[in-house]
Amino acid sequence: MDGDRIEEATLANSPADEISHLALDIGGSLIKMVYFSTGREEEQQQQQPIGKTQKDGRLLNGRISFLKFETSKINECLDFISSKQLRCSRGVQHSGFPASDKNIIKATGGGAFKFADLFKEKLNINLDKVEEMSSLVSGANFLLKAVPSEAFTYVNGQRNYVQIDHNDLYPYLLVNIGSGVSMIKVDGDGKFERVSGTSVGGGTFWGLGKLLTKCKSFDDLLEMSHQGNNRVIDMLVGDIYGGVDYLKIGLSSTAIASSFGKAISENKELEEYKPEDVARSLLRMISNNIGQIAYLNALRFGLKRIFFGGFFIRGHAYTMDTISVAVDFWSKGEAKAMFLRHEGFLGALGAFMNYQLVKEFPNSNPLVSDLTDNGIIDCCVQVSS
Ligand SMILES: Nc1ncnc2c1ncn2[C@@H]1O[C@H](COP(=O)(O)OP(=O)(O)O)[C@@H](O)[C@H]1O
Ligand SMILES: CC(C)(COP(=O)(O)O)[C@@H](O)C(=O)NCCC(=O)O
Repeated sequence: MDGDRIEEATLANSPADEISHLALDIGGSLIKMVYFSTGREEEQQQQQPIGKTQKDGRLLNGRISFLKFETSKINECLDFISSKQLRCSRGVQHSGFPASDKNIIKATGGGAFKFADLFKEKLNINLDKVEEMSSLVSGANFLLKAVPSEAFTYVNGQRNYVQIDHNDLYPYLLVNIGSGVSMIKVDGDGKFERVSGTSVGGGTFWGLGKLLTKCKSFDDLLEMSHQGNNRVIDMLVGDIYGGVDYLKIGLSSTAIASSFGKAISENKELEEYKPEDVARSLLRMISNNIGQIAYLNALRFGLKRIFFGGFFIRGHAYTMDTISVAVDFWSKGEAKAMFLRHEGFLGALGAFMNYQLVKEFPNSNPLVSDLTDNGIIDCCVQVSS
């Protein structure tokens, strides 16, 4: 985590950067940050759109940076913002953004409430709260419409990018797997309803996994799960049915009949299992469960497309595979699980969109890689003259 932060901080501290607008999604586990920075004035003048007057403002080139911190280490986030303050206030004049934006940050997630006083006390910054579900939806809608190849399916270890027809995007189910899980039926821009949720989410995987395997980081837990074999601990249909399928109810002998079920019949202690196998069973149990609940909600509202976001996924092959298989299995191939390249930043991006700055991404494919960690994309924003 520290490594992520430092690497990005170095990039973001480039002297050419002038941060003007910053938005936060302060969740139960992670703080996601999105900020817009411009180059220096002379650099800007060399770039095409700057100074190009539009009817309602002018276009400004810049980049959007994505960064995350652990919520339990919020001081790192405060220090980062504090280190940007001077630059930020110079940038405000420089870029032509209204000076009144200087001490206000758009923020969403529970931490926008929980830490509002801390931001005021330590940084003299007011958090302008943006509702969490609405941020997730505007972040997802924006990405699905503005970023080519944002969404993809994951089948048999293969990513297939989905071209989204803007006129045929709605309705869809957005499943955000953060600490807990929210399921939102999205019918349009600003038109949505949170239809379900479950407390068995990313926090459960990380929390239980940490207790059971003693691993030190989330990435270690994921890596362990990658190495493990869930059949060691999960009770399979074949374990119960003497190695044969139970085809009458559509279950193959290799299907999981009972997650962690073998731990009872084998009467072993935790120490006798490999942590890798425990991590694998846990990941499979939680991903399966979320996939199934998501499918049931899609069925409830007749939705064919389910987009999964949230930092739990982390672009992890086995997680995406399990969720895809669960959706495919329960829907008998009717519904499709889709994933997003900016999976973890939906809320932060949605809060950022609330500034109503972003006009366009100038490149046809501005994303060179996934944003499961930190990163930067070029963009062009419109500011009032
Ligand atoms: N570096 C990390 N540290 C902690 N959790 C992580 C990390 N990377 C991914 N995760 C997973 O992401 C979940 C948090 O997802 P996120 O979308 O940020 O939700 P929240 O808004 O609740 O913080 C964690 O519960 C964990 O499962
Ligand atoms: C309360 C929350 C919206 C907070 O969002 P998060 O920080 O987990 O991303 C989320 O944890 C949630 O939807 N939990 C599930 C609660 C339930 O429906 O049972």
